[in-house]
Amino acid sequence: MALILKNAHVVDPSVELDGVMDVLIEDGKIARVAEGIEVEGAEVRDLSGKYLVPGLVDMHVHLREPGFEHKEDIASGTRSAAKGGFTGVCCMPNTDPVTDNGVVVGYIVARAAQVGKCRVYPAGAMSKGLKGEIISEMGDMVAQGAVAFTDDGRGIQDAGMMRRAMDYGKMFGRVFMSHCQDEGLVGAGQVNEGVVSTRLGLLGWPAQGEELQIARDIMLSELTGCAVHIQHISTAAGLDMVRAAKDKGLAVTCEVTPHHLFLSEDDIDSTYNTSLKVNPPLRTKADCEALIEGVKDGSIDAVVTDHAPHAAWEKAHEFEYAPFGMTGLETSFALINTHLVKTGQIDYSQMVELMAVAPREILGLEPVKIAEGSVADITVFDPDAEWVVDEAEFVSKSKNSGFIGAKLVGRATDVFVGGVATLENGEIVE
Ligand SMILES: NC(=O)N[C@@H](CC(=O)O)C(=O)O
Ligand SMILES: [Zn+2]
Ligand SMILES: [Zn+2]
Repeated sequence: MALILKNAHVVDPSVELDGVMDVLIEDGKIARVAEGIEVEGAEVRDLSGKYLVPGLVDMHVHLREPGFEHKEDIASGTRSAAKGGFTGVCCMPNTDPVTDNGVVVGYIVARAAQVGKCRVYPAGAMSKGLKGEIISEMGDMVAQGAVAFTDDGRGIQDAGMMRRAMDYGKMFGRVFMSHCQDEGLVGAGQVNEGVVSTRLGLLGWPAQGEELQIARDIMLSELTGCAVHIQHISTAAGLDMVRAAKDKGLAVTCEVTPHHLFLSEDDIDSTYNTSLKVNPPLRTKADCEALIEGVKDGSIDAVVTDHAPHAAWEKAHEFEYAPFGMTGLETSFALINTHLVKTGQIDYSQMVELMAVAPREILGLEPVKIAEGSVADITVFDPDAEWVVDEAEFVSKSKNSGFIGAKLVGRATDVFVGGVATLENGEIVE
């Protein structure tokens, strides 16, 4: 059936759209974008005052299935994504069993098709068991639908092994996403190494522990010709290395999380809130400012959440023993809207680049455009909705957000995946 989305402010930089317009959806695709569309018998939804953009994609999410369903599963994680305004997520392979072969990738794809509230693009491990020793079954995983390779949660420690994985894997034309952490240097580091680690008496996780591998992987991208994407970048100097790589014309991209943009080590105080324990750690205010500059000038390609759910009982430990990670799917858009768009630092075109266009490009997915013929993956949001982050409202199974209590502006109201509504007036469509 035909559906007309009326009077929304449509923003899509990939087709230079920025104005109030109607969008006609037929058979899961966008059939027309114009003013004043009328079609006999079509369902009409008035979206006056809302924005309509290409469906947001979060290219760094932990859905935890198979293996850690007490933290999250494909059903709950994709519902959390829909609630946050996403039409697709790329899920990380640190599952149990590890997503390092075609059978596990095939399981995730099949399960997502059954219970998913958004598209799920699995990332396969680079190494078997995330051990950094033996190359995973990359071709097998690509055949089953893997869109990228990463050992996220860890990084391959040996440069020669990383080089071989890239040399082998590049024939599949998929991006290598790198979690940059030199384990020798980082050791049991808990928080950014500096004043705060000293004051709180916690082991330091130095910036250089990340930057060493950013430098290494940029060099390996140059050596092998393999595309590299730096995950959850957190330091000013690391970002400068990515800038230099881009200036050189290398196939290097990077992503940042809202928590590395808007929270710093200073937020970890004597309450030792374990939700603020993340990998890489929250850095200095100066790093946050440098990362925001990177978002503004385009040297950071994508905003991701690194949605890393953990059960309350797992986080309810001494800081040292709590696992790393915070959730993010349900606050990401609103945080970017509140802190970057509403403050005039970026506009909605840039936001769409960061949260919809670039993630698809980096993962080699079919582009989504608000234009005739495109698949109708669409996010609609109210740019002015005011709300307070309340853990009781989270759809995710886990509540380990670092933003509980934050006053935010902007919320997804409607989401369509292939023309089918997954979120309507802010409620998940069952
Ligand atoms: N980011 C985190 O703090 N944790 C992630 C792992 C990861 O993204 O490296 C997790 O799987 O919990
Ligand atoms: Zn990681
Ligand atoms: Zn991660």
